[in-house]
Amino acid sequence: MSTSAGPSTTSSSSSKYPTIVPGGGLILAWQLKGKKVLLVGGGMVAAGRLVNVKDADAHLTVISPRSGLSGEMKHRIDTEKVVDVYHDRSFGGEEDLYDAEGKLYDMVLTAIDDSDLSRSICVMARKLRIPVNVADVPPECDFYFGSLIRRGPLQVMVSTGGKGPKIANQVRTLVERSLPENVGEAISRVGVLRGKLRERVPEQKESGRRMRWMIDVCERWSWDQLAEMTDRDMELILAGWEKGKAPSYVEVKGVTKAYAPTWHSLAKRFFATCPVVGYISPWSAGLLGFAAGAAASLGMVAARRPEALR
Ligand SMILES: C[C@@]1(CC(=O)O)c2cc3[nH]c(cc4nc(cc5[nH]c(cc(n2)[C@H]1CCC(=O)O)[C@@](C)(CC(=O)O)[C@@H]5CCC(=O)O)C(CC(=O)O)=C4CCC(=O)O)c(CCC(=O)O)c3CC(=O)O
Ligand SMILES: NC(=O)C1=CN([C@@H]2O[C@H](COP(=O)(O)OP(=O)(O)OC[C@H]3O[C@@H](n4cnc5c(N)ncnc54)[C@H](O)[C@@H]3O)[C@@H](O)[C@H]2O)C=CC1
Repeated sequence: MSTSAGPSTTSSSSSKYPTIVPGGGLILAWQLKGKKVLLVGGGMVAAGRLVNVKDADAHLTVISPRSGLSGEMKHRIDTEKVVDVYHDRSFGGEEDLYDAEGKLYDMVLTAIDDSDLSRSICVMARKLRIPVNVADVPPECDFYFGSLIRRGPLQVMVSTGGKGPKIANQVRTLVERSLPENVGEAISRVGVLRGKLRERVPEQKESGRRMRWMIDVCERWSWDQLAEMTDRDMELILAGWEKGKAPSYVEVKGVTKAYAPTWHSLAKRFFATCPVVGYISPWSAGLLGFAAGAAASLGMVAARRPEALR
């Protein structure tokens, strides 16, 4: 029986479900903590890879002759000491895909200016079933890097599946400009609240209720408000759990405090720019306009004053 989805099979039931669009990559947040990554190369591209994997808490081994290290790589190795194992030499062959304990690396990255060697490292890694990325060579990549935004626990990755890396960079910049400054802090505070909720209500059978309650909190509190949520506020919010209620910001803080301007809200009003086109904030524009108008009026008054009074 054929299951192909042609136009004639588009029924009301199929429109209920997301359309499958083949040809993309699987975008994941790969947990590298406690995993071992091998990076071959020490130029500028290698330095970018280093940041990506160390941001993910990986255990990192670098193989690259010192003579070829970029300034950033030297800094990471010698000053910051974030490279766990550094070999000052060229790649030596398949044995380099095993760590000092004889275990295979969990991931291999190459960023070298030698395409034949890159190709052979890719072949070795694939034979040993280690996921590999050869910078800039799509057929030798089991996964691609993307253009990234990092705000505390928030990570956004833009991928174009290798079609337009510069466009990935441009889309990332656009998204970055539209993100409020405090979104990372809001997420961090929500993370603390979720932890406290799990301590208070650890039972698996409460999972559904826990999730609905957290959804309510996130919908009732703005990101600004979540970013300012103190530990004491959290206790007051959690006190609503037994009543099946997620108290709002006003209920927790009291009306006066809720409407008093916060440092965040004032800074946003005066210094923020329109994220899309980059105009200055309407508040600052208004103030500037008012100041310009006042200055002009003063000038006119001064101009009209009789000579004797000047
Ligand atoms: C497939 C992939 C494999 C991989 O490397 O993982 C790959 C492949 C190739 N890149 C090439 C070129 C450029 N790459 C960049 C920039 C980035 N490239 C990145 C990723 C990827 N690049 C993966 C796909 C990502 C995707 O599309 O979603 C980013 C996102 C992440 C990162 O590398 O960290 C980073 C931006 C980071 C940021 O800004 O945030 C620029 C722009 C610039 O340098 O300013 C140019 C010049 C402009 C241009 O060529 O378009 C070439 C041609 C080489 C040639 O012509 O010789 C190839 C090979 C080919 O296309 O065949
Ligand atoms: N995906 C991306 O965003 C980009 C990727 N690339 C590609 O990435 C690769 C590296 O680029 P860069 O860092 O600019 O190169 P680079 O020329 O600055 O650095 C090459 C590095 O590889 C090391 N190396 C060379 N042979 C080695 C060996 N046998 N064993 C160990 N280390 C060795 C050198 O010591 C040096 O540190 C190039 O192939 C380039 O085409 C370049 C630009 C952007």
